[in-house]
Amino acid sequence: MQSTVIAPSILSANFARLGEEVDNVLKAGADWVHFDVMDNHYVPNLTIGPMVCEALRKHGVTAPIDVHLMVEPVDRIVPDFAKAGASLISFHPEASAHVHRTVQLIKASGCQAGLVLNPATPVEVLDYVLEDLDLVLLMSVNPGFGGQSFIPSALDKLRRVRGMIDRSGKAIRLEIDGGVKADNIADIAAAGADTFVAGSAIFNAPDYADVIAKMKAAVAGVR
Ligand SMILES: O=C(CO)[C@H](O)[C@H](O)COP(=O)(O)O
Ligand SMILES: [Fe+2]
Repeated sequence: MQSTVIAPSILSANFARLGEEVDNVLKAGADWVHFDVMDNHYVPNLTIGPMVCEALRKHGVTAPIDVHLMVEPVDRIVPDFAKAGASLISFHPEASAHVHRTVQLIKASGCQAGLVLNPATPVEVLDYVLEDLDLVLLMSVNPGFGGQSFIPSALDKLRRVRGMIDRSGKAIRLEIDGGVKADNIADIAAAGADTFVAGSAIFNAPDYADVIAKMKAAVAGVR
Protein backbone atom coordinates (compact mmCIF):
# COMPACT_ATOMS: atom_id res chain seq x y z
CA MET A 1 0.00 0.00 0.00
CA GLN A 2 1.25 3.48 -0.84
CA SER A 3 1.84 5.89 2.05
CA THR A 4 -0.64 8.72 2.57
CA VAL A 5 0.39 12.00 0.96
CA ILE A 6 -1.18 15.41 1.60
CA ALA A 7 -0.30 17.79 -1.23
CA PRO A 8 -1.44 21.38 -0.66
CA SER A 9 -2.26 23.17 -3.91
CA ILE A 10 -0.40 26.48 -3.94
CA LEU A 11 -3.14 27.86 -6.19
CA SER A 12 -4.80 29.05 -2.98
CA ALA A 13 -1.59 30.34 -1.35
CA ASN A 14 -0.71 34.02 -1.07
CA PHE A 15 1.43 34.49 -4.19
CA ALA A 16 2.90 37.71 -2.80
CA ARG A 17 4.81 35.59 -0.27
CA LEU A 18 4.89 32.19 -1.93
CA GLY A 19 8.21 30.91 -0.52
CA GLU A 20 7.09 31.59 3.03
CA GLU A 21 3.68 29.99 2.37
CA VAL A 22 5.32 26.82 1.04
CA ASP A 23 7.76 26.70 3.99
CA ASN A 24 4.86 27.08 6.42
CA VAL A 25 2.69 24.40 4.86
CA LEU A 26 5.59 21.92 4.78
CA LYS A 27 6.43 22.71 8.43
CA ALA A 28 2.75 22.10 9.16
CA GLY A 29 3.02 18.50 7.96
CA ALA A 30 2.39 18.62 4.22
CA ASP A 31 4.21 15.93 2.21
CA TRP A 32 4.29 17.37 -1.31
CA VAL A 33 3.74 20.74 -2.98
CA HIS A 34 0.99 20.60 -5.65
CA PHE A 35 1.84 23.09 -8.40
CA ASP A 36 -1.06 24.00 -10.75
CA VAL A 37 -0.02 25.24 -14.18
CA MET A 38 -2.82 26.84 -16.23
CA ASP A 39 -2.39 28.32 -19.70
CA ASN A 40 -5.61 30.26 -20.46
CA HIS A 41 -6.12 27.88 -23.39
CA TYR A 42 -6.65 24.33 -22.12
CA VAL A 43 -8.31 25.90 -19.06
CA PRO A 44 -9.75 29.40 -18.64
CA ASN A 45 -7.18 30.63 -16.15
CA LEU A 46 -3.51 31.60 -16.15
CA THR A 47 -1.09 30.80 -13.34
CA ILE A 48 2.60 30.00 -13.00
CA GLY A 49 5.37 28.34 -14.99
CA PRO A 50 8.81 26.74 -14.65
CA MET A 51 10.48 29.93 -13.38
CA VAL A 52 8.36 29.81 -10.23
CA CYS A 53 9.16 26.12 -9.72
CA GLU A 54 12.86 26.91 -10.04
CA ALA A 55 12.48 29.84 -7.63
CA LEU A 56 10.97 27.52 -5.01
CA ARG A 57 13.91 25.13 -5.39
CA LYS A 58 16.39 28.03 -5.08
CA HIS A 59 14.47 29.19 -2.01
CA GLY A 60 15.33 25.81 -0.44
CA VAL A 61 12.23 23.69 -0.96
CA THR A 62 13.34 20.03 -0.99
CA ALA A 63 9.90 18.35 -0.79
CA PRO A 64 8.53 16.70 -3.94
CA ILE A 65 6.97 19.22 -6.31
CA ASP A 66 3.91 17.68 -7.96
CA VAL A 67 3.35 19.61 -11.19
CA HIS A 68 -0.20 19.46 -12.58
CA LEU A 69 -0.03 20.68 -16.16
CA MET A 70 -3.28 22.14 -17.52
CA VAL A 71 -1.47 23.17 -20.68
CA GLU A 72 -2.08 22.37 -24.36
CA PRO A 73 0.02 21.29 -26.13
CA VAL A 74 1.94 19.76 -23.26
CA ASP A 75 5.18 18.26 -24.61
CA ARG A 76 7.14 21.45 -25.20
CA ILE A 77 6.97 22.55 -21.56
CA VAL A 78 7.90 19.17 -20.00
CA PRO A 79 11.72 19.50 -20.23
CA ASP A 80 11.52 23.04 -18.83
CA PHE A 81 9.70 21.80 -15.73
CA ALA A 82 12.13 18.90 -15.32
CA LYS A 83 15.05 21.36 -15.40
CA ALA A 84 13.21 23.65 -12.98
CA GLY A 85 13.08 20.90 -10.33
CA ALA A 86 9.71 19.18 -10.79
CA SER A 87 9.54 15.74 -9.16
CA LEU A 88 6.31 14.50 -10.74
CA ILE A 89 4.63 15.83 -13.88
CA SER A 90 0.98 15.03 -14.65
CA PHE A 91 -0.94 15.99 -17.77
CA HIS A 92 -4.41 15.68 -19.29
CA PRO A 93 -4.77 13.21 -22.20
CA GLU A 94 -6.92 15.76 -24.06
CA ALA A 95 -3.88 18.06 -24.14
CA SER A 96 -1.54 15.52 -25.76
CA ALA A 97 -1.68 14.21 -29.32
CA HIS A 98 0.27 11.10 -28.24
CA VAL A 99 -0.32 10.16 -24.62
CA HIS A 100 2.20 7.31 -24.50
CA ARG A 101 4.88 9.54 -26.04
CA THR A 102 4.26 12.26 -23.45
CA VAL A 103 4.56 9.72 -20.62
CA GLN A 104 7.89 8.54 -22.03
CA LEU A 105 9.07 12.13 -22.45
CA ILE A 106 8.34 12.90 -18.78
CA LYS A 107 10.22 9.80 -17.64
CA ALA A 108 13.16 10.46 -19.96
CA SER A 109 13.35 13.94 -18.41
CA GLY A 110 13.92 12.30 -15.03
CA CYS A 111 10.47 12.86 -13.48
CA GLN A 112 7.66 10.58 -12.43
CA ALA A 113 4.68 10.61 -14.80
CA GLY A 114 0.99 11.03 -14.07
CA LEU A 115 -2.16 11.08 -16.18
CA VAL A 116 -5.08 13.31 -15.14
CA LEU A 117 -8.71 12.38 -15.75
CA ASN A 118 -11.31 15.15 -15.81
CA PRO A 119 -14.70 14.44 -14.21
CA ALA A 120 -16.17 13.37 -17.59
CA THR A 121 -13.08 11.55 -18.92
CA PRO A 122 -13.75 7.78 -18.97
CA VAL A 123 -11.41 5.47 -17.08
CA GLU A 124 -10.75 3.54 -20.31
CA VAL A 125 -8.24 6.25 -21.23
CA LEU A 126 -5.94 4.37 -18.83
CA ASP A 127 -6.04 1.22 -20.97
CA TYR A 128 -2.64 0.48 -22.56
CA VAL A 129 -0.84 3.18 -20.56
CA LEU A 130 -1.64 2.50 -16.87
CA GLU A 131 1.39 0.28 -16.27
CA ASP A 132 3.72 2.99 -17.57
CA LEU A 133 2.40 5.53 -15.06
CA ASP A 134 3.65 6.42 -11.60
CA LEU A 135 0.43 8.19 -10.70
CA VAL A 136 -3.20 8.57 -11.77
CA LEU A 137 -4.80 11.89 -10.82
CA LEU A 138 -8.60 12.02 -10.75
CA MET A 139 -10.15 15.47 -10.92
CA SER A 140 -13.11 15.89 -8.61
CA VAL A 141 -13.81 19.38 -10.02
CA ASN A 142 -13.50 20.70 -13.54
CA PRO A 143 -9.95 22.03 -13.89
CA GLY A 144 -9.20 25.74 -13.88
CA PHE A 145 -10.04 27.09 -10.43
CA GLY A 146 -9.58 26.38 -6.75
CA GLY A 147 -12.39 26.53 -4.24
CA GLN A 148 -14.96 24.46 -6.16
CA SER A 149 -17.17 21.74 -4.66
CA PHE A 150 -16.26 18.05 -4.81
CA ILE A 151 -18.21 16.23 -7.56
CA PRO A 152 -19.65 13.10 -5.87
CA SER A 153 -19.32 10.81 -8.93
CA ALA A 154 -15.55 10.96 -8.36
CA LEU A 155 -15.99 8.43 -5.53
CA ASP A 156 -17.23 5.71 -7.87
CA LYS A 157 -14.45 6.54 -10.30
CA LEU A 158 -11.89 6.26 -7.50
CA ARG A 159 -13.18 2.77 -6.68
CA ARG A 160 -12.93 1.72 -10.33
CA VAL A 161 -9.39 3.06 -10.79
CA ARG A 162 -8.32 1.58 -7.42
CA GLY A 163 -9.38 -1.80 -8.79
CA MET A 164 -7.46 -1.25 -12.03
CA ILE A 165 -4.30 -0.27 -10.14
CA ASP A 166 -4.57 -3.19 -7.72
CA ARG A 167 -5.05 -5.64 -10.61
CA SER A 168 -1.97 -4.19 -12.36
CA GLY A 169 0.17 -5.14 -9.34
CA LYS A 170 2.22 -1.94 -9.85
CA ALA A 171 3.06 0.72 -7.27
CA ILE A 172 0.97 3.47 -8.86
CA ARG A 173 -0.34 6.32 -6.74
CA LEU A 174 -4.01 7.35 -6.90
CA GLU A 175 -4.36 11.08 -6.37
CA ILE A 176 -7.53 13.14 -6.04
CA ASP A 177 -7.76 16.86 -6.76
CA GLY A 178 -10.61 19.29 -6.19
CA GLY A 179 -12.88 20.11 -3.28
CA VAL A 180 -11.03 17.89 -0.79
CA LYS A 181 -11.77 18.97 2.81
CA ALA A 182 -11.23 17.57 6.31
CA ASP A 183 -14.90 16.53 6.39
CA ASN A 184 -14.97 14.52 3.11
CA ILE A 185 -11.42 13.13 3.01
CA ALA A 186 -12.33 9.93 4.91
CA ASP A 187 -14.90 8.96 2.24
CA ILE A 188 -12.35 9.81 -0.48
CA ALA A 189 -9.69 7.65 1.20
CA ALA A 190 -12.16 4.80 1.68
CA ALA A 191 -12.88 4.93 -2.06
CA GLY A 192 -9.20 4.27 -2.76
CA ALA A 193 -7.19 7.50 -2.92
CA ASP A 194 -3.77 7.60 -1.25
CA THR A 195 -2.63 11.07 -2.37
CA PHE A 196 -4.79 14.09 -1.56
CA VAL A 197 -4.55 17.57 -3.10
CA ALA A 198 -6.19 20.31 -1.08
CA GLY A 199 -5.87 24.01 -1.85
CA SER A 200 -8.56 26.20 -0.33
CA ALA A 201 -9.19 23.80 2.58
CA ILE A 202 -5.61 24.29 3.77
CA PHE A 203 -4.59 27.78 2.68
CA ASN A 204 -7.88 29.40 3.73
CA ALA A 205 -7.63 27.82 7.19
CA PRO A 206 -6.19 29.90 10.05
CA ASP A 207 -3.94 27.02 11.21
CA TYR A 208 -2.36 24.87 8.47
CA ALA A 209 -1.01 22.28 10.95
CA ASP A 210 -4.45 21.79 12.49
CA VAL A 211 -6.23 21.12 9.20
CA ILE A 212 -3.45 18.85 7.89
CA ALA A 213 -3.49 16.87 11.16
CA LYS A 214 -7.28 16.53 10.91
CA MET A 215 -6.96 15.30 7.32
CA LYS A 216 -4.25 12.76 8.20
CA ALA A 217 -6.23 11.46 11.18
CA ALA A 218 -9.37 11.08 9.06
CA VAL A 219 -7.42 9.16 6.39
CA ALA A 220 -5.67 6.99 9.00
CA GLY A 221 -9.08 5.96 10.29
CA VAL A 222 -9.96 4.25 7.01
CA ARG A 223 -6.62 3.13 5.43
O1 LIG B 1 -6.09 21.54 -10.20
C1 LIG B 1 -6.76 22.30 -9.56
C2 LIG B 1 -7.83 23.11 -10.18
O2 LIG B 1 -7.81 22.87 -11.55
C3 LIG B 1 -6.44 22.49 -8.07
O3 LIG B 1 -5.38 21.65 -7.72
C4 LIG B 1 -7.63 22.23 -7.17
O4 LIG B 1 -8.78 22.87 -7.56
C5 LIG B 1 -7.31 22.49 -5.73
O5 LIG B 1 -8.09 23.46 -5.15
P1 LIG B 1 -9.24 23.16 -4.08
O6 LIG B 1 -8.70 22.17 -3.09
O7 LIG B 1 -9.52 24.50 -3.51
O8 LIG B 1 -10.41 22.58 -4.86
FE1 LIG C 1 -4.33 20.54 -9.46
